Amino acid sequence: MESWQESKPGEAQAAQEAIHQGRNPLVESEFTRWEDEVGVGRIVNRRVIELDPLPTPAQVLTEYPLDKAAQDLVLSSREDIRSVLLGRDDRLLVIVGPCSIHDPQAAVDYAHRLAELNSKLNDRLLLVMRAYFEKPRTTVGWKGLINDPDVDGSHNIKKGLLLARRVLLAILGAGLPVATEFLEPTSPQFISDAISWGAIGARNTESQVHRQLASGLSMPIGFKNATDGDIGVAIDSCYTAAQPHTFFGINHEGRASAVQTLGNPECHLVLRGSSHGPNCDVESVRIALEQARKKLPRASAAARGLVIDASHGNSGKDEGRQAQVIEELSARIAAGERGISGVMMESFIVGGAQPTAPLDQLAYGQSITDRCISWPRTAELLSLLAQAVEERRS
Ligand SMILES: O=C[C@H](O)[C@H](O)COP(=O)(O)O
Ligand SMILES: C=C(OP(=O)(O)O)C(=O)O
Repeated sequence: MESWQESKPGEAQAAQEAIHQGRNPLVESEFTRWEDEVGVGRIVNRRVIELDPLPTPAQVLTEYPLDKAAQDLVLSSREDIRSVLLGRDDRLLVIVGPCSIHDPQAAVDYAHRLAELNSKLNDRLLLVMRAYFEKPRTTVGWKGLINDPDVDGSHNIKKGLLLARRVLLAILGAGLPVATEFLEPTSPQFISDAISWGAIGARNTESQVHRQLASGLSMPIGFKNATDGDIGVAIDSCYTAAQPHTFFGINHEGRASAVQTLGNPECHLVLRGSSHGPNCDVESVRIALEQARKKLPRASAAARGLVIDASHGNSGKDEGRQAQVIEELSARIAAGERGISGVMMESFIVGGAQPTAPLDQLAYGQSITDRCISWPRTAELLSLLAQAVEERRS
């Protein structure tokens, strides 16, 4: 067994308990001894409980590698998404799946249902499964499968990384490309080989760190409008991420590295509504594209079209309203509206959501973050979107 595979359960909890009892857990920890050796123990990491080394990206990718078929699927689907965004493929990009993955078995079950439907709809829809392993929170809350795979605050990130890869391999094995949100700046080294479309979320869209990251990612990236509805920051992101950058990152051996990137010309907007209400109406789409065209090359993905997220601020996180948004978008697409390259839906096996709880107390196939559309309703809505594309063609 590799040293990174040994877990030290409970260390962080023991440290938390020590703090509550008025003791300083740093005194006994390994890194404090190192810091004392170099004479800085009194002044650095005074609020860090533990630095527990993770496996390197190379170790994780070696443990769960993509086989040739999976690699081919990632490559061809990235190219297909690019073609849809550039208007060379008249299908509709549909990013659909749970708000977050907490139960690998339910996620793979969902993937098989979606894959079956995909075989009937893939001449009109380019289906990409949402597999979100990292959740950005408004304040605090469960941060996703990678951060806390046991959903109990034990934060076993090593386990989370390996589990996330197993889920990714299974979804690709079912024949579906995968979409995810990139949140932690170093985590893409562990999973991005399996990803065909990436998002930078509303809470990070103005972050230089995430724009730099997007500039080096190998797939199209959607920047969401900010939570207050600002579209300008997301357009700035598309512009910034298209440029080359040099920044702090890690290499495949996990070593801190100066990362130099080429720039990513495949970034585009995702309209997700805001705390002030939806922004998926005809006029909002027109204005967003007009603004993008002022700042970005006319031929770029971001100037040609955008993705509409039917969830979040566009539905007030209500799955019934989310379904209505998809119905409205279908009607507009069928009527020939241009500029909508794709849509995003939050959907799981069971509709709605349940409060976060230990895994053995959760209902199967239901979200523990945002409310999702049920599988049967999702299947109906996907058929409606496919029909809309057919009508748009004719
Ligand atoms: O998509 C998920 C949530 O909307 C996002 O993570 C924010 O969630 P929160 O406001 O419940 O923290
Ligand atoms: C967090 C998400 O979205 P947003 O960034 O739009 O809130 C999400 O899609 O899971």
